[in-house]
Amino acid sequence: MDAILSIDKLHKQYPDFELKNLSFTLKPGEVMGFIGENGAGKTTTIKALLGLIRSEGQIQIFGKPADQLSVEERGQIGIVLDGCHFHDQLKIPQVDKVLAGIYPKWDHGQFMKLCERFGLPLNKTVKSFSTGMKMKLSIAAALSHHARLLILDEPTSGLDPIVRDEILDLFYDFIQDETHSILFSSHITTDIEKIADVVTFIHQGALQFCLPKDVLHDEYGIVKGPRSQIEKIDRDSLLALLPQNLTCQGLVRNREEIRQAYPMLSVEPAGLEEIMLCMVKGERK
Ligand SMILES: Nc1ncnc2c1ncn2[C@@H]1O[C@H](COP(=O)(O)OP(=O)(O)OP(=O)(O)O)[C@@H](O)[C@H]1O
Repeated sequence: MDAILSIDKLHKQYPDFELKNLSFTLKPGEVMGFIGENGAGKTTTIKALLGLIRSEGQIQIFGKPADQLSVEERGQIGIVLDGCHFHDQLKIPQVDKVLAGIYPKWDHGQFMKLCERFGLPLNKTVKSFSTGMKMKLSIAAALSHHARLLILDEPTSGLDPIVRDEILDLFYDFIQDETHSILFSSHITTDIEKIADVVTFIHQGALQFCLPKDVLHDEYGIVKGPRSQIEKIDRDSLLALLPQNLTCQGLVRNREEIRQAYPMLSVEPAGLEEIMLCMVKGERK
């Protein structure tokens, strides 16, 4: 199956930050959760792959170099970036008109339906919208031009759990067409756990892993116990070690094997938050 999005050795240098030759592939029908600590380089990656900043490396979208996409192909990318990018003085009917002029396949009916579903007022300017309302407007727009690929930078931040859940349902509906894909950056690991098929984790501009969520869920584990015991785990299995008061927490890639080999240690499944915490704050093995 051809990738809908692939990046190969994506590199960007800022004075105090380097995106270090990032490579990953997103297939049709997949949702990729893109995670990393503040400043890890998620927005930089997204901006680079949308051509909003200069970068080095290969970026292919719909099987073509990203800078060679036609207007129609560009219109098949739905984008939600951090913050709201609509003019403050516009009201929803005007936003509708502006976007109809930009996207060849703009769907007025779908946009109005989503605005109504999100409870967005038609008679108020964007300026008066709350953070959550602005985010809902951006999401309604991204879902209203028959996109095949959604690129979403923190689309659920600023939203309450009920609206987040509703939006995740919309993304879930979007992905039911197996030619559609989503790249979804977020700090809200529970959202990623709910919706992602694949998790890509970057730390300080470098790729740590790009793995199916099921592998993380079924195989990774958190080991708790005295440091002296955890340090005996072989280097191939133990990915990171996080001292905690008198005990220690270790991240392992093969939970069941470790459970059998070290019956005196507590070994539990690892959530995404624990994985991130161990890999960012822990000692790397
Ligand atoms: N235009 C710029 N000039 C210089 N440095 C920049 C620029 N844009 C981003 N950076 C730096 O690049 C690094 C990565 O920033 P980026 O916004 O990609 O991180 P992030 O993972 O999206 O973080 P967050 O989760 O906080 O949004 C940061 O250290 C930031 O200061």
